[in-house]
Amino acid sequence: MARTLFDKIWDSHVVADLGEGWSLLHIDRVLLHDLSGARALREVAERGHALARPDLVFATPDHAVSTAPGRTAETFAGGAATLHGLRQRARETGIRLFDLGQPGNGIVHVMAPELAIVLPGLTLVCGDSHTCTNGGVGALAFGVGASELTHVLATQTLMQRRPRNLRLRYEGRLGAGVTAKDMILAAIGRYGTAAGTGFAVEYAGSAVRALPLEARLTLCNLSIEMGAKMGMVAPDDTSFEYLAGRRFAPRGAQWEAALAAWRALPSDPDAHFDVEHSLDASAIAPQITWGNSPEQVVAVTDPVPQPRHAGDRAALDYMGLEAGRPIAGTKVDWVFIGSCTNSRLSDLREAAAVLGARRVAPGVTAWVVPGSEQVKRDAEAEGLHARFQAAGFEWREPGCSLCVAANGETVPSGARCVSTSNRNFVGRQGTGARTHLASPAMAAAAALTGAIADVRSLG
Ligand SMILES: CC(C)[C@H](C(=O)O)[C@@H](O)C(=O)O
Ligand code: SF4
Repeated sequence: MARTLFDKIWDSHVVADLGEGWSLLHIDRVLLHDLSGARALREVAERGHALARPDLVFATPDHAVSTAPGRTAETFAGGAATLHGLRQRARETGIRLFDLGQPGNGIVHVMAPELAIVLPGLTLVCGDSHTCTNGGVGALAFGVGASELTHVLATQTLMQRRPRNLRLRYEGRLGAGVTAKDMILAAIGRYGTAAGTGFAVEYAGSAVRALPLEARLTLCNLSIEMGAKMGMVAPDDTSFEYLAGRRFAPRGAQWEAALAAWRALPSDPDAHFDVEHSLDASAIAPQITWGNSPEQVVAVTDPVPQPRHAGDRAALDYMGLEAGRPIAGTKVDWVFIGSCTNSRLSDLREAAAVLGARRVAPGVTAWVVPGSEQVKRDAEAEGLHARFQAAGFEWREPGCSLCVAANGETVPSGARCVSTSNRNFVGRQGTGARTHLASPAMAAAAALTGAIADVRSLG
């Protein structure tokens, strides 16, 4: 029977059929971050279990660490005990920990593809909702809760209910200045934050095939913002070229064998999807959110929409926006380029390309927080840090930082921030902070003009 990419990965990982749609799955890789990961390791130890496969577990501190230049574990005092706990458990259990300052350290969903910890056809979990990012290489990757993570660490298996298949196609060519971030924000704007609930989403179509690997990670990153725990892109030569030679990628004959298996993964031409959506990629303009949900999003050329219900009115009020006025031109106080959505080398290159020789507008605080130690080193090797600094940006150490403000770094109350992250909830970047989600190019345009601006009009 014809099967989807999702079906193939799921079916090959079923250890036991538990009935009523539930299966016990084998889990190939486990990622741990400082918050949920440290807690899960402690829980496993307290219950007297050993880790089933410490060699398949990879940890990195990212959420509760300072990103100030020269930071140590102690710079953010609130995260120090957690990090020390993670270090100790890593030593005791023998799992790999990529510590601050080491290659491999970084936001968990940035370092996993970067090191080829995640590979096509694998199952991967992490106690973090944006684990779906990793589906961009053609893996089945999803976030799990605390008790599920403990179960995986102790058994290398997990009970899951089989989701249904949803395919989202993007056909046509993206316009200049339009990115994967705009593609996924446009979809969430059109279909809503519940559209993917209960589904594994496959992103497909000519515009997705044309995306570089890092852009596919951005696309999959916001799957959870559409309600889907899992988002994926079928592996192809773009994926294989990206993964080849990376630290944990197979080599030699194993690489050849893996390639043969990976080439059989894409959905069969006549595979059945329970729901199908299609978007015209050429019609997508740069997107910017206006409210407190990722579905509250417009094209930057549009006005702030009229409220349709009390939730919209509350969002307009919180965001300090007036319906009917153009969103472009809205004054901005902060710009954040970072997060597991948009902090990879290609994101930083896109933002730097917009800067040219211009400077950040007076009164705007602008940060670049590279997604990983490797991204930071690569960006510095090609001089991107110098370009950002010359323009007036702060160049920082890797971590989640202003995406979630769990490390003491916050946008001040009432301040307006254009952010390349994925969540614009009330207080997400700090109490009273106002977040507008956008692409790195759009963030750079906002930094230069001191206002929400259409990157295409900057020249
Ligand atoms: C802290 C963590 C569990 C959380 C998540 O699950 O996504 C965070 O990464 C976020 O983005 O809100
Ligand atoms: S960068 Fe943001 S979204 Fe990604 S894992 Fe960190 S806190 Fe979560």
